[in-house]
Amino acid sequence: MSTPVIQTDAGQEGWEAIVADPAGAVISSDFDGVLSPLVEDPARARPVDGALDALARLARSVKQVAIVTGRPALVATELTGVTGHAGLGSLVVLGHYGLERWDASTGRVTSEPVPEGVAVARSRLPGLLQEAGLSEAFVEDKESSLAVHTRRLPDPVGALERLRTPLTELAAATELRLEPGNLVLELRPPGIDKGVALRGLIESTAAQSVLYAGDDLGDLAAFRAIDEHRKAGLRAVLLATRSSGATELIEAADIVVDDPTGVVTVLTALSDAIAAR
Ligand SMILES: O=P(O)(O)OC[C@H]1O[C@H](O[C@H]2O[C@H](CO)[C@@H](O)[C@H](O)[C@H]2O)[C@H](O)[C@@H](O)[C@@H]1O
Repeated sequence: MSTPVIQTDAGQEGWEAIVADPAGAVISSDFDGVLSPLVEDPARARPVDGALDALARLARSVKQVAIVTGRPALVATELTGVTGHAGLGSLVVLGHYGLERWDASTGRVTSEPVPEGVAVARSRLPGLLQEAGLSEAFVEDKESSLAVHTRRLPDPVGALERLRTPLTELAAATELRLEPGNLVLELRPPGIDKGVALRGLIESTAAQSVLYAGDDLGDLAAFRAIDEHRKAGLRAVLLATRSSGATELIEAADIVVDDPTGVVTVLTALSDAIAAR
């Protein structure tokens, strides 16, 4: 399989560094929109064919493979089906934007405490949605955070805009942070994001190189954290899918693919290149 189109010199250097020294590399990916296509019902998201096998093949030679997601870690492990998947015995899932960590080697989750503001926001949310005339919006209660989805409403974009101000106010009142995503606005604890998660992963593994794949606004923090580490010598590949149409992320990427199937193609090309070195 041929090398994908790498649009930047930094990305090319990152690719070559991973291939030359896979034992120093971390391969990390978001779930929704990257390993799984976006679907109407979040409970029905599943990885595309070949995604887990592509990660498992890389896991044979790299330092660490990780999934970094806004989903709770155990929800992500269930939806991805990674538990017991051949070759993924050392996988790490950083859930809730890094608030939680699941290790395949132990099957255990470690977690930070949930701030009280989440319970307050949970109790106020139904009234807020009713006042906005959007009681039908789907609230995904993730225990440590609350995601308000508009994908299944008649005017998803208009509904999202109507909710932005009241949810921003609710976030401020409950000392939470409002995270925008693809037809979703999420109230989540402050002090965590995928940038913090990536920094922790890079530092704890002493990674020399990293590939990170994302699709949505929440992945920008990961891209920025990796960019900062690049200044200190880290080699990296930033891979984006067009699933969420997040222009800023797509423009910052070294490799852009249309969808999760494209991600599988890139990951497979990377392990082919490692095997051929
Ligand atoms: O950063 P992520 O791990 O990608 O989390 C972002 C949100 O992902 C999920 O929502 C997105 O995927 C859903 C299933 O395909 C889709 O219905 C929704 O419109 C997308 O925004 C997840 O359900 C949310 O909790 C995350 O905030």
